[in-house]
Amino acid sequence: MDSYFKKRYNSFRFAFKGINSAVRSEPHMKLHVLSALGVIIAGFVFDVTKTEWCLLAGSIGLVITAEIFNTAIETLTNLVSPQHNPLAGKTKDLAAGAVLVAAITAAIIGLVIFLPYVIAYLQS
Ligand SMILES: Nc1ncnc2c1ncn2[C@@H]1O[C@H](COP(=O)(O)OP(=O)(O)OP(=O)(O)O)[C@@H](O)[C@H]1O
Repeated sequence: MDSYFKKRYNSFRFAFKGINSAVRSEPHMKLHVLSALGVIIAGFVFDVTKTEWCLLAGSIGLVITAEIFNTAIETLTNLVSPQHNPLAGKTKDLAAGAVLVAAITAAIIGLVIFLPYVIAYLQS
């Protein structure tokens, strides 16, 4: 039983190590984390509803998850194909495309949620 909890503890430790490594090494990841902080602050400032918090949390999670997968795919591609290879390029472009789709989705959700609050604030 002891070793069961130790294994679970280590799994969490390795997962946090992965998140930490992505935040430290990826400039885009830093940008995503900063944007997420901005969104959280804006959420408190405009006192958004519970449903809106859920949508914002989902959007933040989606983008950060996509960026971590992108980093993992880039790292593996560099390991498997350090030399130029069209398939390696295509793999990286697909992973980057997934991040872009996630980021555009999050931006649309952010606009739909915050725009009415900003307009109401400017009109008040
Ligand atoms: N081994 C390779 N073979 C062919 N094309 C590659 C290879 N490595 C990278 N490329 C091409 O160059 C682009 C940029 O590669 P890079 O390794 O800088 O990835 P990146 O997605 O820009 O990384 P980062 O997000 O860290 O800036 C890729 O999207 C891909 O089109």
